[in-house]
Amino acid sequence: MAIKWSEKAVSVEALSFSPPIVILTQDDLKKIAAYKAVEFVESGMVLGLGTGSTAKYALDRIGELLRQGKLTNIVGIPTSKKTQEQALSLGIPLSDLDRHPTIDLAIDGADEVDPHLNLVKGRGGSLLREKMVEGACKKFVCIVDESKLVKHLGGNGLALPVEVVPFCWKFTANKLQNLFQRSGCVAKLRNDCEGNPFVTDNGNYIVDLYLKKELGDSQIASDAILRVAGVVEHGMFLDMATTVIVAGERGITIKNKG
Ligand SMILES: O=C[C@H](O)[C@H](O)[C@H](O)COP(=O)(O)O
Repeated sequence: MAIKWSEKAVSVEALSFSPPIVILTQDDLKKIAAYKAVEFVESGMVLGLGTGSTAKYALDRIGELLRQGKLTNIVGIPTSKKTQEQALSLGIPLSDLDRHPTIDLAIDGADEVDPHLNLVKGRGGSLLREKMVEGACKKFVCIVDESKLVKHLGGNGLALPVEVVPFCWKFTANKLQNLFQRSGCVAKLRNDCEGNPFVTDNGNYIVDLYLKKELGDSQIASDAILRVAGVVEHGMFLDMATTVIVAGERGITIKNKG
């Protein structure tokens, strides 16, 4: 499938692969995007370390380059406990936003990417720490395989995650559902594999919003969600990614914010 980018506000660089000898899996594409992003990493940088199956490959690669001495003096700020564990196992020195309030570069995956580089994140439940870390970055490189590309955020049958406080979560979920009634919104509490409420690294719950129609103006939707008492944060990352690296069957596309 060809990757089509039509927006004028971005510059696009396409890197073609040689004709593939083997069919690339989605995991291969994630790894390709992640490794490409790590080419932006320089010694001495403070790095935001993303969460998820795509970001995991970027961490592996950073760890490898550190071991080989090709990267030195790196400090990582993890966006989840899971990433923190992985980084420690790879020997990546860690810090936090209190000690390093400005981050040179963050690398992280996404669940949806629209043509303006707006994202939906948080289907792994790490959206709050990701938004804090990636909001503090000079450069945020988002890495995805081409299945994550959408025309509009929300309304693709997949969840728009909202982190809420556990206190009276049903009340908050109802408020959120009513907010997007016109889009046929159904709000569901996310459960873990044992059927208990999924608890985030911050001790909160996730309410997933399923929309039958597009969300409409993302900024208006974002403001409306954040006004609901009980909401901590949502998974729309608007105007935050500075670069998106997309790996697809035909090659890598690098899309930069104009
Ligand atoms: O909470 C999870 C994060 O936002 C992930 O970065 C996002 O869900 C993408 O994950 P993956 O790379 O596993 O598709």
